[in-house]
Amino acid sequence: MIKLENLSVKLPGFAVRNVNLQVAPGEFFALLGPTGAGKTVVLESIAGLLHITAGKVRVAGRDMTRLPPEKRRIGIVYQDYALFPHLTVMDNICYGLRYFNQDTKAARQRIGDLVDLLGIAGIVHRRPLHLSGGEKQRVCLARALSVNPEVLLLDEPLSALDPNFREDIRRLLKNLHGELGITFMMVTHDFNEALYLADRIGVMRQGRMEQIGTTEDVFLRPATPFVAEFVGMKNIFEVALSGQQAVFGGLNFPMAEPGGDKRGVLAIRPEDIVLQREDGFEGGFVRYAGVIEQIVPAGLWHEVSVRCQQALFKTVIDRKTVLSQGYGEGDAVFLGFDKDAARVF
Ligand SMILES: Nc1ncnc2c1ncn2[C@@H]1O[C@H](COP(=O)(O)OP(=O)(O)OP(=O)(O)O)[C@@H](O)[C@H]1O
Repeated sequence: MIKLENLSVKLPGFAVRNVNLQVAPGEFFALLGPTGAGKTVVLESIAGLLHITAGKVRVAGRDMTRLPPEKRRIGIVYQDYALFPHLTVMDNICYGLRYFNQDTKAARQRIGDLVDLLGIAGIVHRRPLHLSGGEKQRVCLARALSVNPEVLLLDEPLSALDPNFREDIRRLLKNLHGELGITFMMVTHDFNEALYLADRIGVMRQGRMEQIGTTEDVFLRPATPFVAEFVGMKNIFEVALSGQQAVFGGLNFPMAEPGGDKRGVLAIRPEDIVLQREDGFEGGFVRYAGVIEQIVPAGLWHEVSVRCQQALFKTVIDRKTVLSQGYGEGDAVFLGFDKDAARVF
């Protein structure tokens, strides 16, 4: 449905380079990456709001690269609402109809349905000023969907909302996507949001696409150390590969296949690490002896740092286990993890 072919956009001081991406009809695709990676630039290029320097944007097989925004049938929703304060909610929602040349009876009927679907029938005569963040975002969704778009682009639609509304709108987005069956593409910083909503994910870094895959793929099998760190693999060690061993900080990690003689990176997620008083790990587990260096309580979980030789591992252990085991700083422990949970790049 959305196809980007070598998309390049040059801006003063920043460039998006050679982005290739295909989003299937009806798919929910999330674009992730740190601040300034170029996610919004990609979204605005698809919407026709930025000039594309090279490459192509196709939507539903049609070349949109040089089409003005109003000819693209693409809706866009921003985090900061951008509603007109002097217009009523209904006039805000209908504003796009004129812009897109779609002010027809059928469109007004569709908007009636949307207003019901989004649960905002009670506020259509109000002005945006005193609406809650959640209500404003519902109005923005109605406005973007009023023109019956083929694609809905969402630029961090949840990030300005307080946590209660965020949950609400997150669920609403999931239902809307299921109900409308159109293609959604959403920019977010938040991996959990993407895990909940998206079928597939693209991770951007410095204007380039670093990895595209299913949410599970990116989460469990990050392709680069950057993505590994981004998706929360907080244990990232530089390793020297020697035959089937990855050597780091005085420890050996046995690899499934020889890695050749070079340097690499080993990454493992804190929640994949288990602590025990005794070395009772099953086969297939890699285990190291270590000493607890720090315990930081964090609600139901404690962040426990364990030094094994020169390597410092970050783990998260549930509070109950920490208490029942009586773990304290300075305690000798064994740390283990399933070999398959670690990634070596
Ligand atoms: N219209 C523009 N003109 C010039 N520079 C721009 C324009 N839009 C974005 N940029 C620059 O492009 C870079 C990438 O911005 P972009 O907003 O795409 O990042 P992002 O990945 O969406 O980040 P964030 O998560 O903070 O929103 C930034 O350095 C930004 O200042």
